[in-house]
Amino acid sequence: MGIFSKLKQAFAGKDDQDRYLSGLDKSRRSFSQRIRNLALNFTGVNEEFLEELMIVLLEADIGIRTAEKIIERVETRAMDEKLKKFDEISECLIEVMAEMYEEAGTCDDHVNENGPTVVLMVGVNGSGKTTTTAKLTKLYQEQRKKVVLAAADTFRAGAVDQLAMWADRLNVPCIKGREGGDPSAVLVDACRYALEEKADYLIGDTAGRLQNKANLMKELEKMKRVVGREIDGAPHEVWLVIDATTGQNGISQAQVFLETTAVTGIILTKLDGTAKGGIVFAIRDQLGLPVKFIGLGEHPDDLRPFDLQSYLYSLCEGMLEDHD
Ligand SMILES: Nc1nc2c(ncn2[C@@H]2O[C@H](COP(=O)(O)OP(=O)(O)OP(=O)(O)O)[C@@H](O)[C@H]2O)c(=O)[nH]1
Repeated sequence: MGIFSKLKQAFAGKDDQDRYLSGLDKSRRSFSQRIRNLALNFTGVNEEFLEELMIVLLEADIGIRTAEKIIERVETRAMDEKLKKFDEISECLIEVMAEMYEEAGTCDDHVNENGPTVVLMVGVNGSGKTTTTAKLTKLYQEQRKKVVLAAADTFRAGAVDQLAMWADRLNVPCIKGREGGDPSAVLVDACRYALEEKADYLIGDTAGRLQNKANLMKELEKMKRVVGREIDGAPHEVWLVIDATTGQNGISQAQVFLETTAVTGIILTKLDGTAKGGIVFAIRDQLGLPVKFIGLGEHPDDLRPFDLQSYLYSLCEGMLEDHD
């Protein structure tokens, strides 16, 4: 059975089919269509074809480094296995993309078995941190977990109110400080509250100032230090939120965070708002971190755990037209 059929079969058994398909609609239309257009002038895996394929990969924001590796492998495999038909090359392309993502390794969740799991949300302003914190809360609530929120973005006017409003809607407690106050103090209060209430998760929404790397580092380090003092092993997760629509620029900004603090996973938001869904590969390769969750829309339940098979199927479905 070819990889298309395998993906289709696996996808049929997944829970989030509609969300994945609609969230990746723009990317699918663009990527699959462009790949299929390559069939029009296809005469074999030659220099011209590989150049055109490279352009399609770059247009999908896969990133130059990853795109070059993909091209190299597709070329080698096509030669070794004497692939001649366009469909065979398409299958080979998907196979290589899947392998490249998987080879980068997986990363286990870090769950605190002895008390609240502390998650810090970091990332630049506007990347979707606050909304994602709310969506994550909803996801954990669906798993019957008890969540406490900490509005540790005391820097941006309105951020505390924004999170508090979500907390109200979702009916979870939200520990707040005053605007301009010390975010670490908010986190300490929140840790104590979460322990007292025997919460399963404490999610801290932090500020995303990037103007000064040294300050950002100092602030993040302080936050990590104080939560570690309150709860063993905290923070258990530090998730970096990246806006998919910002492309390579978003990845460069993300790199600044990686240089300042130990991040354990990526949350990629607004994937529904871009046709360049290949950014998942660039992130995996350039940042060396797994994508944990993806944002596929503005509704509270549009944050889904990242699943490679669902993602690949939803990105490439148009290429399968002639397959069952
Ligand atoms: N379409 C879409 N919109 C999203 C997604 N995630 C977040 N947004 C929107 O992005 C905008 C910014 O989100 P916020 O959560 O306010 O961003 P933020 O990072 O908290 O911003 P700061 O508080 O300034 O750091 C909001 O309008 C959200 O509704 C997503 O997955 N898809």
